[in-house]
Amino acid sequence: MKREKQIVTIVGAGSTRTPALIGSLVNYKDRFPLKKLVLFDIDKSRIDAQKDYIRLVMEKHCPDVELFFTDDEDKAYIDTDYVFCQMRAGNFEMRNYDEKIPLKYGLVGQETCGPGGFAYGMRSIQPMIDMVKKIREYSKDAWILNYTNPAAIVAVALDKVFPNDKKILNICDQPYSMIKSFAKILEVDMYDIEPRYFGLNHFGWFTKLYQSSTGEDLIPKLKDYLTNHEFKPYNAEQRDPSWLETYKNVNKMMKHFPRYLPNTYLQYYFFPDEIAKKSNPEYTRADEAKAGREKEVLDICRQAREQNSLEGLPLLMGQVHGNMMVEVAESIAYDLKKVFVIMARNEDIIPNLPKDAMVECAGALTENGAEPYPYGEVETFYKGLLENQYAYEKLTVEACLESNYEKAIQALTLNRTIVNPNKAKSVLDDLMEVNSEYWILK
Ligand SMILES: NC(=O)c1ccc[n+]([C@@H]2O[C@H](COP(=O)([O-])OP(=O)(O)OC[C@H]3O[C@@H](n4cnc5c(N)ncnc54)[C@H](O)[C@@H]3O)[C@@H](O)[C@H]2O)c1
Ligand SMILES: O=P(O)(O)OC[C@H]1O[C@H](O[C@H]2[C@H](O)[C@@H](O)[C@@H](O)O[C@@H]2CO)[C@H](O)[C@@H](O)[C@@H]1O
Ligand SMILES: [Mn+2]
Repeated sequence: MKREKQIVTIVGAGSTRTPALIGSLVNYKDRFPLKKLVLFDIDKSRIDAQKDYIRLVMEKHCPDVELFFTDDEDKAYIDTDYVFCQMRAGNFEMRNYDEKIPLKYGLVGQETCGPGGFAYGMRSIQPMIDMVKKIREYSKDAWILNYTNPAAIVAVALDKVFPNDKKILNICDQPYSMIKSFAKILEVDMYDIEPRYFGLNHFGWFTKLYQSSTGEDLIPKLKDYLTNHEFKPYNAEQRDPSWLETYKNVNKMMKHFPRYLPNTYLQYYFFPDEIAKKSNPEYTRADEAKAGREKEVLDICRQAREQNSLEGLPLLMGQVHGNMMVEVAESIAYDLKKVFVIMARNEDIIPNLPKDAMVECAGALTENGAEPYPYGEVETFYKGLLENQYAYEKLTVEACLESNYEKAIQALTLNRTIVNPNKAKSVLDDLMEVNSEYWILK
């Protein structure tokens, strides 16, 4: 059956992940055909840097698709069907502070976890609320597929502000990326694996990995492998050193807690002191990503602009970020009911956790959006961890929406990477100073 063509708007299109996302759209052009692609970013210079490369790629592979670049939010969402959102409020300049300021206090310096994730969450909430309002002015029925981090905090905030909007889906590509890595280890097709998972975003565990073709749960085999071998991502050869270290820590976490397979991000909550001590306060992941992905992509785009052709240049191809986003949209658009790890309001998915938590779990994506699979009660250890982390998330959102300093200190003290209220205060005061353009607390 011929598939209806879609209009897609990318928000935060100046991200250097965009060319690879375009690569995924090209790759999937028959499965998720486009009528129009809108690339929107508030920073025109970020779009301009990549515009010619993107235009040339689209002209070559999808010449019938209308392409529209804009920095005007009133033009970005007109009659759109899918919004792929990947904005970073404050860009890499602010990511740099998120990662480096906590290290001054011996705390984890990470963009989505700990004090850095808190500061980033506080920056993301308001622009994300503004974005949803703007989208609904122009496209009442558009699906909003959100990647913007910290997705855990953004998801709670959007659910609080827009509780009845059924077309907002928050997603993370880390479970997808881990499944891809598991599949490589087990020598099976990643699309033949159907996961079961519970937790919060960047704070969860795989409990089952069913092989659809045989019905076998592959978790025992994988646990056996990870007991004896270092865990490496599927694309270890292309990964920066900090990511390889992150994957290795899954082996360490499993030594202590072998029950389930942990998401890599749990390393920051189980080993905060070791990780902070090992970090270089002068060179964090932001520097690594800038020197790696950002430089590589911007160099290719500059060459395309200078020669006005793609000659000698690669088609940047999304392996995870882009592929997952397009597969998610495809499953919704054509009611494919494919199973992903998604975020959803808990209600009764995990009956012994708060109903209003935005849990991460397996679910089918249908034309009505996510249909999360009920998980059941979680055991005491996990319940304790999750309630604590959710209390941190909820207080962060409240601190932001109410400009409430006391709630911010409470949130940071609850965060397992901080714990000490004196440290919470010191790091909060520093973060507040550099973020004054984005958020204030009283
Ligand atoms: N959920 C996930 O698993 C996942 C995976 C990868 C990336 N991400 C997130 O995707 C986003 C992009 O990451 P990046 O490292 O490529 O970022 P980046 O800093 O390279 O690019 C982000 C872009 O967003 C733009 N922007 C900022 N505020 C905006 C607004 N209000 N409206 C429109 N555009 C705006 C910036 O100008 C910039 O060009 C981040 O939030 C990142 O954390 C999430
Ligand atoms: O440090 P970065 O900017 O390279 O990546 C941070 C993100 O990491 C996870 O996602 C992906 C990433 O998008 C992709 O490019 C690739 O490197 O694989 C990662 C997953 O292994 C994470 O899920 C995101 O939330 C982070 O933003
Ligand atoms: Mn993520």
